[in-house]
Amino acid sequence: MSTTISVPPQLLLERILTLEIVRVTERAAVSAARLRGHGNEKGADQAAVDAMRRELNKMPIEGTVVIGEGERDEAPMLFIGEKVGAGIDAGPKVDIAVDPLEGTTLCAKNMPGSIATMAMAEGGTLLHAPDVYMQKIAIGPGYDKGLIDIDAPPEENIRRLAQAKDVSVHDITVLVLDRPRHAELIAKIRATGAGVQLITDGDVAGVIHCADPDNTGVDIYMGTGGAPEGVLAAAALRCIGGQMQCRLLLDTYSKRNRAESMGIEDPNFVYQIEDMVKGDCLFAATGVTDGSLLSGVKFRKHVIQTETVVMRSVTGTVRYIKADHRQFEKFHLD
Ligand SMILES: O=P(O)(O)OC[C@H]1O[C@](O)(COP(=O)(O)O)[C@@H](O)[C@@H]1O
Repeated sequence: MSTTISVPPQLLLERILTLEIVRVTERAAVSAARLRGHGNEKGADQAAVDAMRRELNKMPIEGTVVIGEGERDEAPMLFIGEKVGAGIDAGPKVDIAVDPLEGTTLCAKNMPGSIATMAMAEGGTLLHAPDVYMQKIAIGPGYDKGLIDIDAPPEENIRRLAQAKDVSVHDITVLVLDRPRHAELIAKIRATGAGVQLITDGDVAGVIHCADPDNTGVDIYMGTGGAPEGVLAAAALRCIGGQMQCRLLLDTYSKRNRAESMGIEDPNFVYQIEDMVKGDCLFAATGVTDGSLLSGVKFRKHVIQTETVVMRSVTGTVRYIKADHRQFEKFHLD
């Protein structure tokens, strides 16, 4: 899979940062994994946040968190606007999107699919979005631009996708978050004859699954999830290819006000990937619990094992990094 998006040279990130962000998600994943199955969502999230913040603050960057967590669910945060990195003049000005523990419930219950994830882009190029809900639709690479339309009925998007793939609608699988708010959407999808794959949490990985339907069996993502997760998923698709359209759900005056203060003028704007991630970007995710995208952290005798996927948009390179961490006491101490 590759991307054809061209980026002006001034918006290119130094490629050495690719490995640096792997360290960040690895540390967050290991810290959260120590609390897998403890039923303590906030504790696991806090552990991931603290580890991620520590690692980010070692990086040679002048970073601003533009996608953080906490406004919506009061989880411990790397808050929107927080400055991270080794400091002023330490390196390039970058925008950072984080979800230190994506799938807090999955981790607390030790269920498949929780990850530690982040994206980085040149300063001013990532969408500054409030922590509200976002309507999303996504497919993988290789289709004509505009094939999907967030405003078209689900039946229409499924029909168009089936036609483009030259398969029956019965062969299409739609990934949807299992939520009461999606009952009507799910009924409409099933009425077409297409299949629905439900996930209990974790729609960053959910959207990424659309990029590789031959291996994941997922053709399209539909539904409403978190806006931070939407921007992170857009960063991943910017690297691996695909199409995504999103709309923030700004259904109250205070949400619209908050969005406006972040520079969002049109509350109904439909964001394409390039509107959410304008320049070169890096994306990384490390498995916390085992999942279909990544293996979870393994605590072995004298070694901690992690698996991370890291992507760079300007080259479209996708690396899977399996790491053995031998000085594991460092995960506690630094
Ligand atoms: O659980 P809600 O409120 O429906 O929100 C959906 C969002 O929650 C998640 O499933 C998990 O998010 P958390 O890790 O913050 O719990 C996301 O992947 C998704 O975008």
